[in-house]
Amino acid sequence: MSEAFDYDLVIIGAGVGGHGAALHAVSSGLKTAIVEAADMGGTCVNRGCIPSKALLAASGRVRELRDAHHLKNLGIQLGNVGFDRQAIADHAANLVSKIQGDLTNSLKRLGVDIIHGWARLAGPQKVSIATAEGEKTVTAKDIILSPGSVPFVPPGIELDGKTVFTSDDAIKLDWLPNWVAVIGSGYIGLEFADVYTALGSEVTIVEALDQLMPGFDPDIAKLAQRILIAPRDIETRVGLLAKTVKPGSPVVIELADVKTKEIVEVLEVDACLVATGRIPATKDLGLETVGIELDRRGFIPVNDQMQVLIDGQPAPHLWSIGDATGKMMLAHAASAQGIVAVENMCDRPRQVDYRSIPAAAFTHPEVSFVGMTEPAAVELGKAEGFKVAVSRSYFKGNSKALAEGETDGVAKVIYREDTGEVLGAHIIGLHASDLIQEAANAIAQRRSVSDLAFLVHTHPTLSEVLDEAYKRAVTAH
Ligand SMILES: Cc1cc2nc3c(=O)[nH]c(=O)nc-3n(C[C@H](O)[C@H](O)[C@H](O)COP(=O)(O)OP(=O)(O)OC[C@H]3O[C@@H](n4cnc5c(N)ncnc54)[C@H](O)[C@@H]3O)c2cc1C
Ligand SMILES: NC(=O)c1ccc[n+]([C@@H]2O[C@H](COP(=O)([O-])OP(=O)(O)OC[C@H]3O[C@@H](n4cnc5c(N)ncnc54)[C@H](O)[C@@H]3O)[C@@H](O)[C@H]2O)c1
Repeated sequence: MSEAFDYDLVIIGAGVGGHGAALHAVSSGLKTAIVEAADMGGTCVNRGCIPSKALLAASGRVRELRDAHHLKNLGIQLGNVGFDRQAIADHAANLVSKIQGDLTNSLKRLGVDIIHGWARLAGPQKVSIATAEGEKTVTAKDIILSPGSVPFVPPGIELDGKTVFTSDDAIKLDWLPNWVAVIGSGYIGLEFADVYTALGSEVTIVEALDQLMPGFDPDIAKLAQRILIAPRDIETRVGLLAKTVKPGSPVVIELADVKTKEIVEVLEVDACLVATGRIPATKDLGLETVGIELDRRGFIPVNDQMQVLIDGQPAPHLWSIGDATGKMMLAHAASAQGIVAVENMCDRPRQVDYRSIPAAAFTHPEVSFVGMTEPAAVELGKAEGFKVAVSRSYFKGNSKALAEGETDGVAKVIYREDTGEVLGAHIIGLHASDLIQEAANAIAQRRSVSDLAFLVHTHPTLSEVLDEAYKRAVTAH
């Protein structure tokens, strides 16, 4: 370590991004401190991935065990299936404290100094921290800003945390409204609509854009509507903006036409989950002390090496990772960015390959993807002069899916027609979140369908759905 500094590395924010960076820094021999103002583990562990997946696991079982038709086809009969809302909520809360404890201990065990308090940059290579014991200043050769994000609540929407709330409160599952409006059909909207309908609530999804799940490949979004929305107690309002939401009993929601801005409908519901995206937590970080200007949407500008950009140029020894950079608001992306930042500060050049980072919505069944959507690939093909081809294979032709009686779903592989290079893969169906990893690894290595079609997959497994898509791509040409 350089004698001139207190630490080799100080990380601001102990979310999944900061944690991933800290572990990698220690394994690279760096003396490291991490500063956390609130809960160790940040959004993912306390209010995000972990509790939401616990709720989805429990509610998913309820859905499955109440599906008498499906069970009958497997030869199973069950009586009444009940559940205890509070016990499901406790399952999520207990998991949060276990994983928060494990994460904190992993840092302590490795000798990372954990400092509790609010950190601000205090000039180059200097951080001041407001702790319970007073202001503390530390110096570091390198600094990573990993402050994460918070829910975005559009103007006109009033929260009370009880009847109108964001995911921060929804994960507590304090009560089960009979009728809940979900504003936004992104990941959070979809996952909570899955939880609520499984536990017996009626849901109305309001989406401002002109299709549901606008972030997903259009084919997959269309199929998701057939599988995840149409057969359930879900109504949809698409192309309508939730202009005002007033808490109370009932919650009153004014829906406006996106184009004319006229109020076209008023909903009166028991509760409203606001799932309209997240914004970076970049206020009061002392960014001005080193001259960082946030981008138009408030994110910290970075390059693919995760260096902070000041006037378009990389600032020495200053890095940023995670949701605050606005690249991909996913836990594993934050952690991957942290590892890349540490590699670069140790003079081992590396950059983040966003095209190979997969994503999944943990609905029942799951939706996952990696790389480009078909429209994005076609756009790139036009710019770079290649044709795009698509291959699909269906869960209904897969022996394992048939054995499970879970045959809804498709895998879609998007590739370059000339070289066969896989550009994107999209899956909806049983265990899609696990299945996508194979395609992610293939994209990371820029592999071609003609090569992937020769890999041997275990029979009978769901992994054969992707295998079949690769084989169909090869026989199509
Ligand atoms: C409901 C929900 C479900 C999700 N599910 C998934 C999922 O299944 N899979 C997935 O990949 N992603 C999921 N995400 C997204 C994931 O949670 C985020 O991408 C991830 O948490 C980002 O990590 P981060 O380290 O950038 O920031 P965060 O986790 O937000 O952590 C930042 C930390 O920095 C601290 N901090 C901020 N400013 C300061 C300061 N000045 N001084 C000290 N500390 C500070 C904050 O208190 C916070 O603890 C979900 C998100 C939500 C809301
Ligand atoms: N499984 C996962 O990986 C997972 C799960 C949950 C959250 N997350 C992360 O958290 C982030 C936030 O999730 P999210 O679902 O809130 O955001 P999102 O950006 O995925 O979706 C928000 C949706 O709300 C719509 N919207 C915005 N304002 C509206 C209004 N006034 N009326 C109607 N519709 C409106 C938008 O058009 C958009 O479709 C995501 O970026 C995601 O990366 C990931």
